[in-house]
Amino acid sequence: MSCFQCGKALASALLSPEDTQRMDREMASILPMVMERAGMMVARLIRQHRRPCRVLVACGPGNNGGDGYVAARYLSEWGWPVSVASFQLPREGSLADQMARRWKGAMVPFVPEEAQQADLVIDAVFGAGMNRDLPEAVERFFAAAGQIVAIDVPSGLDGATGAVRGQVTPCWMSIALIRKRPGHLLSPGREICGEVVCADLAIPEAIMAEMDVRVWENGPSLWSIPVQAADDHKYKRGVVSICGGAEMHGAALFAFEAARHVGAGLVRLTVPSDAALLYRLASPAAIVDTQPLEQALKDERRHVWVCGPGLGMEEAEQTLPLLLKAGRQVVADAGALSWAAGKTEALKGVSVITPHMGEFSRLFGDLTGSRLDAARRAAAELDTVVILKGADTLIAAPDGRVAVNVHATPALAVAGAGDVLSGLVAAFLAAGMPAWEAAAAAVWVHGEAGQRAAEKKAGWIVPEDLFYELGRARQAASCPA
Ligand SMILES: NC(=O)C1=CN([C@@H]2O[C@H](COP(=O)(O)OP(=O)(O)OC[C@H]3O[C@@H](n4cnc5c(N)ncnc54)[C@H](O)[C@@H]3O)[C@@H](O)[C@H]2O)[C@@H](O)CC1
Ligand SMILES: Nc1ncnc2c1ncn2[C@@H]1O[C@H](COP(=O)(O)OP(=O)(O)O)[C@@H](O)[C@H]1O
Ligand SMILES: [K+]
Repeated sequence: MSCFQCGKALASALLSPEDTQRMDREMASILPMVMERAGMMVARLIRQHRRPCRVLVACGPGNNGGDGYVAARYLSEWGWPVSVASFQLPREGSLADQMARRWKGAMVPFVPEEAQQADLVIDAVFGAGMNRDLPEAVERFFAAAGQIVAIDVPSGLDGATGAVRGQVTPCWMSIALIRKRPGHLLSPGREICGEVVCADLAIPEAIMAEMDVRVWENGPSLWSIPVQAADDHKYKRGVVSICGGAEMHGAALFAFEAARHVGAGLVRLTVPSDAALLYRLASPAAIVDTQPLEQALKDERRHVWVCGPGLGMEEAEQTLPLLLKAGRQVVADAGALSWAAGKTEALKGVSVITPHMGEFSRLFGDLTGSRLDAARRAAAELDTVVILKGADTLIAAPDGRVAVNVHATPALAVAGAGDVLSGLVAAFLAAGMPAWEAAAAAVWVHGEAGQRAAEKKAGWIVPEDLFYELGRARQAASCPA
C-alpha cells in the first residue's frame, strides 16, 4: 500500500534554504509582487494581534529587510506610529533597496535605546539568508526590546536546523513566509520563535508543484491509515507479535496493549516459558506463546514483530537476528538498540528503529551537526526508518524524507511511553502501511492520545492512560484520501 502523495502533503512542507532559493529563482519576475504581499501580510497579521502601538521595524540588507520596509509602509498608512532602524542598508538597485526607497517615514539609529522605547519591534534583520553568526550589535539591539515579531525567522535562527547562531532574544510571534521552516519546530529554535503563524502569500501552484520538498511537519496529510470496513477480519487488520523478556514484563505489555487498543486484529506475545504465567496474570487478554521463536516464525501470518521493550542484552541477541533471518518486519527499540550499540550493522533489515537521543548516540556516536541531518544519515546508512524521539520527534526515511513531529505533549515524558509507541508502529505496519508512513502516523497518534489523556489528568499521565484514547486518536488521524 503506498499512500504518500506529495501534492496532498505540500500544505505541511517545511522549506529548506535551498527550497527558498530555488523558489526565488523560479519567481524572479514576480518577486517584487511577492515581497509586497509578504510585507502587507506581516502588517495585517500584526494588526490582527495588536492594537495600534509604537512600532520600530529593524531592517537588514537582504530581502528580509525588504519585507520589513513594506510592513513599515502599510502599518504607517493605517495610522500606526512607525519608525525604521536600519542595521545595514540594502545593496543599491536590489529589490530591498527599491522597497527601502519607498519608505518615507522616520529613520532612527540602530541602537538598543530605540528598541527599548518601542512597544513592538519587528525583526526584519536576517531571515533565510543568514549565513554567519549574529553580529553583537544585533544581539544587543533585540535584547533591549520588549515584544518582538520576527519576519520569517528570528535573526540568528538557522531555519534549516533550529540551531541558533548567537544570543537570540525570544520572540512573541514569528511570521513564517509561504511555509514554516524546520527551525520553527526544532529545538532550540522552537523555544525562541513564540507563536508561529504562516503567511501563505498565494504562490502560483505551478511553482509550488515544482518544489522538491523533503521535510514536512508531521500530520494526517502525510499518510492514510486504513479505515474500518464491513469486510474486516482480524488477519486483514493485521497481526502483531511482541517478544517479551523474562524479567521486565511491563515494557512488552505496554507495547502489547498499545497495538491492541489502536486496532491491530490480533496481538501475540512470545515469552520465555517460565515467565508466561506472569504475563497471563498481568493481562488476561494476552495470547501468550511459550513455543520457541523458530516455531512461532513458521506462521507466515506473524510478519510484524516488536523486538526490544523489556529485553535484556542476551534476549535481544537471541531474538533479533532470528527475526531478521526469517525476513520479518521488525520494530527495534530499547533492549535491541542497546544490544546493537557498537555493531550497528546488526540492525540492517529492521523496518523501524525508535531510539531516544541517548540510544541514538550509543548507536551512531555523538551528534555532529543537526539532529535532522543525523537522523537522515542514520536512516540512509541502515536503510531503515529512524524515529528519533524527543520533544520534537523526527521520522527519517532512507530516501531522505523527514517528518518533524511537534504534535505531542510533555506529559509523555514518562517511562513506558516509548514502549507504547513501538506497539503503535507495529500495528500500523501490520495494517499494511509502508514503514515511513506507519512510523509517522504512529508518532502523531501517540501525541494525540497523549494530549487527550493529559487534558483529562491535568497533564500528569501514566502510559496506561494512553490506551483508551488510542481509538479516538486513530480516528482523528484518519485523513480521507
Ligand atoms: N521565496 C521566499 O521564500 C521569499 C522570501 N522573502 C524574504 O527573503 C528572505 C531571505 O532573503 P535573503 O536571501 O536576501 O536573506 P536575508 O535577508 O536573510 O539576509 C541576507 C543578507 O544578509 C547578509 N548576512 C547574512 N548573515 C549575516 C550576518 N550574520 N551578519 C551580517 N550580514 C549577514 C548577507 O550577506 C546578505 O547580504 C526571507 O527570509 C524572507 O523574509 C520574501 O521577500 C518573499 C519571498
Ligand atoms: N517533552 C516531551 N514532549 C513531547 N513528547 C515527549 C517529551 N518527552 C518524551 N516524549 C515522548 O515520550 C516517549 C518516551 O519514550 P522513551 O524515552 O523511549 O521512554 P521509555 O523507553 O521509558 O518508554 C517518546 O515517544 C518521546 O517522543
Ligand atoms: K527576521
